[in-house]
This record gives sequence, structure tokens and C-alpha cells, in this order.
Amino acid sequence: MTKIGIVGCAGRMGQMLVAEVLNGEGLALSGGTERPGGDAVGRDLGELLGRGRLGLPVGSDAKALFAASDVVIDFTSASAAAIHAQLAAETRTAYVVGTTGLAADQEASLRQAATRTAVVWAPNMSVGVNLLFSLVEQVAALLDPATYDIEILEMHHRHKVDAPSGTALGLGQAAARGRDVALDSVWQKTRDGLTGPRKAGDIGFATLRGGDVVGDHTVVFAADGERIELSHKASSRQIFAKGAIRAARWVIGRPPGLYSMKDVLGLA
Ligand SMILES: NC(=O)C1=CN([C@@H]2O[C@H](COP(=O)(O)OP(=O)(O)OC[C@H]3O[C@@H](n4cnc5c(N)ncnc54)[C@H](OP(=O)(O)O)[C@@H]3O)[C@@H](O)[C@H]2O)C=CC1
Ligand SMILES: O=C(O)C1=N[C@H](C(=O)O)C[C@H](O)C1
Repeated sequence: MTKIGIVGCAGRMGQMLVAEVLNGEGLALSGGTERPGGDAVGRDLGELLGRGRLGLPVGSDAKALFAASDVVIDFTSASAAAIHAQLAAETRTAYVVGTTGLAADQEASLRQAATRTAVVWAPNMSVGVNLLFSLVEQVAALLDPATYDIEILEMHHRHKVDAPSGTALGLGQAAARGRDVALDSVWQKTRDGLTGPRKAGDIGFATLRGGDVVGDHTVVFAADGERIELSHKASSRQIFAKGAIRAARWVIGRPPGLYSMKDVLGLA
């Protein structure tokens, strides 16, 4: 049996992941944590999911969970993920990270951990979005930046705390790779007031937040007289949870390194 631990087990994604592990063939739940002092700590994990007592309380000792697991899955917060990355490195536990919004130093913690254990890190664990990354890169490489403007739109639920979404930034990276430029030299993450006309070659972002939208992303290639739009719309978080479980099964036994969902899905 593969022992999977879930940090952030009471969150929107965390609860879905616990359910996927409990239903998954050959998988055992080694436990789940929330941050110390969190409301869910001490509650029974099964009862938290509304499926009856499991006899497994939500913990807050992340290091013990890493030590007890073959692989740990993290959909928490950027600051928590940076700490969890250090624990993955210390305990040499395989680590799957879907958390977005990481600052440069937090990303550095992940990269550091990946020198000591196998880490899968992806801003979006769905098959559809990972295919979209490849399509966007190909289309961007084919279209002249002087003629086609790239704009990336995303909409998410009202609870999301980071912007633009990790996926939107990933789509921006894919477009920039296609054009052979560095994303941070061309991105326009916000526009306000007298911005002046659009600069050729820029990659723009627009962020919408509201309701219970699971995750919509569109990349627009706009020219005079026509527009190409490549979109992905998630209607259930299960696509992310199933992707994360697939990554967890894949990463166990791999040498230390930073892997992407494209590696997991064989799209690299
Ligand atoms: N890669 C992908 O495919 C996807 C990525 N995401 C990303 O996953 C992350 C989580 O999203 P979502 O589930 O909606 O968010 P939630 O806020 O619902 O869940 C996060 C959970 O992690 C908990 N948490 C915070 N700090 C710690 C800690 N130190 N130890 C353990 N648990 C902690 C939170 O507790 P508390 O509320 O008390 O802080 C909360 O219960 C986001 O960054 C989101 O962008 C989401 C969907 C798909
Ligand atoms: O916070 C979310 O919900 C999601 N976050 C990810 C992101 O930032 O791209 C992936 C997905 O769109 C849902």
C-alpha cells in the first residue's frame, strides 16, 4: 500500500484529496494536517468529510506526517508550502505541490527540496490545462508578435487569495517560451488609468473573482480583423485531485528532482 499524507486536509482541495485517497486502489491515508490551532485540528477526518468516523484525527504535526508517508500532497498556502518543502527535504519524502502564489524565496525552498527528494510541482493538475500549456506554446511560436497580441483571462471563486492564478502565469510562461522571450520582460499584470496604447509583444493578464467558479482560463491571440481563443473551464475540483493522486503514484521511487505535471502525463 502507498501511504499518502495530505497537508491542508480540511481545505477545499484537501477534503477532495482525502476522499480520493480513501477510494483509491492500493492507497492508504497516512494522515492529514492543518496549521497548529486551526479549527479542524483534532476532528475526525472521516466525520470532516461527512462519511462517518475513521478513527483518524486531523493533526498539526507536519514533520511526523512527512516521516510517516511515502508521499505528501500539498494544497495549502504559499507560506505553508515553503515550510513543508523543507520537511520533505529533511525526511526525504516524495512531495506533490499544487499550491500557487509562491514568492521567489518560497519557490527557492521548493527547488532546494528537489535537490534532496522527488518533487512534482504544478499550478494546475488537470490533463486539459497541461495540454493547453503545449497548445499555447505552439500557437505563440507560430504567430508574429507584431500582429497578434496575447491576453490571458482567468476567473476564480471569491475565496481565491492569489492573482493572477498560477495557471494564468503558467499559460503566460508557455506563450513567452513560444515567443522565446522572458515572461517578466513583457508581462502586464494590471492596467489602470492612462496606460497609453498597448506595446507590441506584451502579454497581458486580466483577473476576475466571484461566486463559486472553479477555474476558467482563456488565452486570446488578437489581431486586426480576427481573434483566436484557447480556453479551459474546470467545472469540478475532482480533475485537480485526480491529477494530484496520479502525480503521487508516479513520483514515488523517482530520483530527487523537480518534475512537472507534463512529466507525469508524458506530455514533456
Ligand atoms: N495545482 C492545482 O491543480 C490547484 C491548485 N490549487 C491551489 O491550492 C491551494 C489551496 O486551494 P484551496 O484548497 O482552494 O484553499 P483552502 O483555503 O480551501 O485550503 C487550504 C487549506 O490549507 C490549510 N493550511 C494553511 N496553512 C497550513 C499549514 N501550515 N499546515 C496545514 N494546513 C494549512 C488552510 O487552513 P486555514 O484556512 O486555517 O488557513 C486550509 O484548510 C491554493 O494555492 C490554490 O491556488 C487549487 C486547486 C487546483
Ligand atoms: O485556487 C484555485 O481554486 C485554483 N488555483 C489554481 C491556480 O491558481 O491556477 C488552479 C485552479 O485554477 C484552481
